[in-house]
Amino acid sequence: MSLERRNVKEDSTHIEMLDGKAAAYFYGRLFAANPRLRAMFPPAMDAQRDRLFQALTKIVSDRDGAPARAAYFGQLGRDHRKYGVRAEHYPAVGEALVATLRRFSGDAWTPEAETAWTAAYAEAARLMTEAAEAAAEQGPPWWVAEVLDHDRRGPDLAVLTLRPDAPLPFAAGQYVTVQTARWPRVWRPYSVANAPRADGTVRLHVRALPGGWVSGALVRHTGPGDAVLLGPPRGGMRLDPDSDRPLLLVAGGTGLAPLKALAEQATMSGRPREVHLLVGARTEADLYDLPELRLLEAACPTLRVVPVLSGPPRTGASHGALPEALERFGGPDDHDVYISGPEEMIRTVAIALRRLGVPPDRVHHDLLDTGTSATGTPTGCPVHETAGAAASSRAPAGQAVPW
Ligand SMILES: NC(=O)C1=CN([C@@H]2O[C@H](COP(=O)(O)OP(=O)(O)OC[C@H]3O[C@@H](n4cnc5c(N)ncnc54)[C@H](O)[C@@H]3O)[C@@H](O)[C@H]2O)C=CC1
Repeated sequence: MSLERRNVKEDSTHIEMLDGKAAAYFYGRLFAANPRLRAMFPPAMDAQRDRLFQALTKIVSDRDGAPARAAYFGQLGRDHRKYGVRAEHYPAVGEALVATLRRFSGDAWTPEAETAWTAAYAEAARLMTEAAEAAAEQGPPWWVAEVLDHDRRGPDLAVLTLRPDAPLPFAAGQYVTVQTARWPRVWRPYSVANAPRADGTVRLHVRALPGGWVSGALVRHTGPGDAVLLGPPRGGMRLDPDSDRPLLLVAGGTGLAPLKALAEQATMSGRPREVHLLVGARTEADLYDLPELRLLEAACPTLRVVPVLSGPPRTGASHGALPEALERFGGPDDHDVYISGPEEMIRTVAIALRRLGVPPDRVHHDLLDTGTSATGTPTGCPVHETAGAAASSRAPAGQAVPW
């Protein structure tokens, strides 16, 4: 480890112990010196502190070396395009950052530390700027999409069909971020619930969360003819094109969205794969997409859809928790497995799969984007592009709001 990086790492230990005062100071100073930057941020700044410190941690992280930092800050730079961030904004942020560290590091702040932090920030800013410039040559920072259909499937759940104003290239299993007119500058990730279609439309499964700004707006205050913004597709929870193993897809709630896209792709391709889709829900009423899944099943001889109810039993549905249903499924060890749903469910299902002898490299889920493995241990992988999807309530590392 270089002297410079050791210096920033020692300081970061100090930073982690600070409360929200440092973040408040950072943003106060940034906006006081550069009032126009305030317009890039959402009205409420509550979530900013965690994201700022997450990014700071990545600046000092040496565990995975330069390639991991390049991947993280490259993705961050690409994501920041949709906020209107440009190269000339970076020095202002760097100045506010160093001023904050100087103010809050006490005696630990030395001229060497300042040099080290300045160099580390410059590296991060360069990686972000270069990645943003490269991405600008490939596509727009966002797409405007018209809502074609808004299908309310429950008091807090809607399936939206959107038509982007220009082709939106994505792979089954990926997610997009969404902004609504009601909440300017607030982006939330949702998985695309279909494989790419000839008409270019995308579907989203949205559950309105208590206090959820974007999810509430999409479920309750959006209708046909409205427009939303979509950020560039992201995430690596895709099918392995070289694998012809059968697929086991384990979905909980609206975590169904990316797995339905994978099921469509796997069964509709020229070389259809055998697919078992376990759909976990509490009650029959929560099986919000079952009629469509049955239609898909009828059209695809290699697809089998198995509802698994954790609440009251129902005819034609398996009963119990998803890990128990896996035990009954029998022999998933020769499958490629994809899991999507609440974080705790992903963890318990991943543990059950390990018990059943499924090799970990055949198990794909979306927790790696948040830097946590399914068994709760840190993965050390800041932006893991081989297993990424999105959740209505969780934003993958460092990509929801600027800085
Ligand atoms: N909307 C989207 O595009 C996507 C959403 N997600 C995530 O999927 C989740 C869906 O939430 P809800 O629809 O409210 O689902 P939910 O909380 O109602 O759970 C649905 C089902 O998942 C299973 N489950 C839940 N917790 C479990 C646990 N601890 N152990 C075992 N099984 C469990 C049960 O079968 C339950 O009936 C959210 O966390 C969301 O962030 C993930 C990917 C995409």
